[in-house]
Amino acid sequence: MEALKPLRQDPAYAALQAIFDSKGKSLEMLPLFNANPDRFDKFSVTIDTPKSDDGGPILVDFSKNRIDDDIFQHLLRLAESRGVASARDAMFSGKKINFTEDRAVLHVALRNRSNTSIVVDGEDVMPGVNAVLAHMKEFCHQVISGEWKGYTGEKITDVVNIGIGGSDLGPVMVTEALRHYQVGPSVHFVSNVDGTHIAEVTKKLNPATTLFIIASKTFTTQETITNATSAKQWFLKTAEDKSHVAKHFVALSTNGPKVKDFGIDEKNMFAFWDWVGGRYSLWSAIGLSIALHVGFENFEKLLEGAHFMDKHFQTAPLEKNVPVILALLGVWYSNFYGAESHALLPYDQYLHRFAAYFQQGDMESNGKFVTRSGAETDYSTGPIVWGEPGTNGQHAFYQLIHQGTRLIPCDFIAPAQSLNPSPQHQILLANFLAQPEALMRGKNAEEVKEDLKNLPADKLAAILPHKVFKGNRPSTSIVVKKVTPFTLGALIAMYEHKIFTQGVIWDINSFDQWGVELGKVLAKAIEPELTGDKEISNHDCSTTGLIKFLRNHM
Ligand SMILES: O=P(O)(O)OC[C@H]1O[C@](O)(CO)[C@@H](O)[C@@H]1O
Repeated sequence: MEALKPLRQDPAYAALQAIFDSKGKSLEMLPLFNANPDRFDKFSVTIDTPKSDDGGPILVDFSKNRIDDDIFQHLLRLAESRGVASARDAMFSGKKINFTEDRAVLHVALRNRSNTSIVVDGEDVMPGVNAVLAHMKEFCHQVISGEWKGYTGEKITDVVNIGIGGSDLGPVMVTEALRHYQVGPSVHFVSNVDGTHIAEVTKKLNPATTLFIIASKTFTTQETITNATSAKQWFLKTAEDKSHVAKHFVALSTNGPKVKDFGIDEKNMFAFWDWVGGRYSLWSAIGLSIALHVGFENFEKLLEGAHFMDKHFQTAPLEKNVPVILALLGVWYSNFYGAESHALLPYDQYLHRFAAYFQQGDMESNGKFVTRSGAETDYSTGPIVWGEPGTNGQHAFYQLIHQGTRLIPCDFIAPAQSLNPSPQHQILLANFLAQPEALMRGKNAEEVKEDLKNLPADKLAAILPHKVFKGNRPSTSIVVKKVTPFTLGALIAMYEHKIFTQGVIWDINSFDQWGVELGKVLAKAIEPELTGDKEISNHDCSTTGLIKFLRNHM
């Protein structure tokens, strides 16, 4: 990837700063809408998906953002100036852009349905990708058909995925999102190194009909290995004979030797590679729980949807390129308006883990304070990502979005058609439309006065300021026809590439995660100190006080 000027010295950034100072900070959206009835046409993109999928077109309406034509053009210039296109090409061609770990970043190869060769270290990765997919396909067929039998000869009815972070969040989010498409066993997830998690999950299960998937890229993650060991003990308490483990435990990992040490037969291991980042791994063997739940064909459709979005990202001109547009809007709010967070608000119950998934996707990728050259940034990078499905969020935190003191750009996401048609859907969609409109329009004092015209003057004066909505709060609305595996794949890839684009603009490495290491190391040191009465001397007095309290009360 090319060396970049420090962001603030980039002329395209400096030009945006000047525009922000002169008009951006006081730009009001409502007059822009009033002045231009074509604003929706100008600032929206419809992506037509292939007819072979019934997921239909994807509409991204970004007209309710604090931009005009001039600002939009300058934002696009920033993307050009930061070399987004060449960085993107470097990623897709297998360059080792994750330089702190000396790794290529090739989750796009996992869903490369065109099967064009992608070379890393002189080797085409596609034959390996296809071989693992074939292994997954065969295994899914065996389990779903009942050909794969547990140690008592019974069919597998339940799958438990034991993993954490990227080895958990993607499979959880997607199996929830595609629950409607279930054809295989029920899937459960154990991630937390809190014994309660595995205890509550296994409580309802029969060892004879349960398959455990141990999902860990490194196969050294403390939480996962501890939970996997407990799962094996739970299983053997009933199954007794260790040879039965082979029928009930499979591994998803890049670390063959560790998988073997754990006692899982290598033929029951589904491989992936160091060029698959944990938080980008649901497309790899890590997606096995998804494929078992919804069938391998639906898993392939998920990959196809993501590949479709990859092509869009690679070929659409910047001004129509949805991941690039979303990224630029985020930069506009983070770096110029000082927005600290970004809300993801799906109006679809199936997408209830979507924001949780992208908390890791975005925050582990772009929560960085040094540039690629190691200099400290003098600008904000990754936003705090959060959200809950609508309309639950409306009754929880929307008050703050509407009338709080912070600027919170929001993405509203909804399907035109529900997978469970009901009278509720029209109400849900009405809310999906009303919230962005309310955020943008607000309600001024004159309008409030009109509403309250029958109140006595003193009462009106007391209540009026509380009923004013300042409006001008930005949002982007994303509509899919319905949530199919294909459209879900496309939506996920869209956000992945948004995150990538922002990382390029901020000149950070979006693909390492050193920030999670320090806490892990300290936890290893503290764990033995929690028992016994050895003097504790190597911590601050707060940590020492806490350890002592816990020692007395554990
Ligand atoms: O798959 P593994 O190696 O168990 O790692 C789990 C997770 O831990 C992290 O390394 C840190 O949270 C993530 O990036 C990763 O998804």
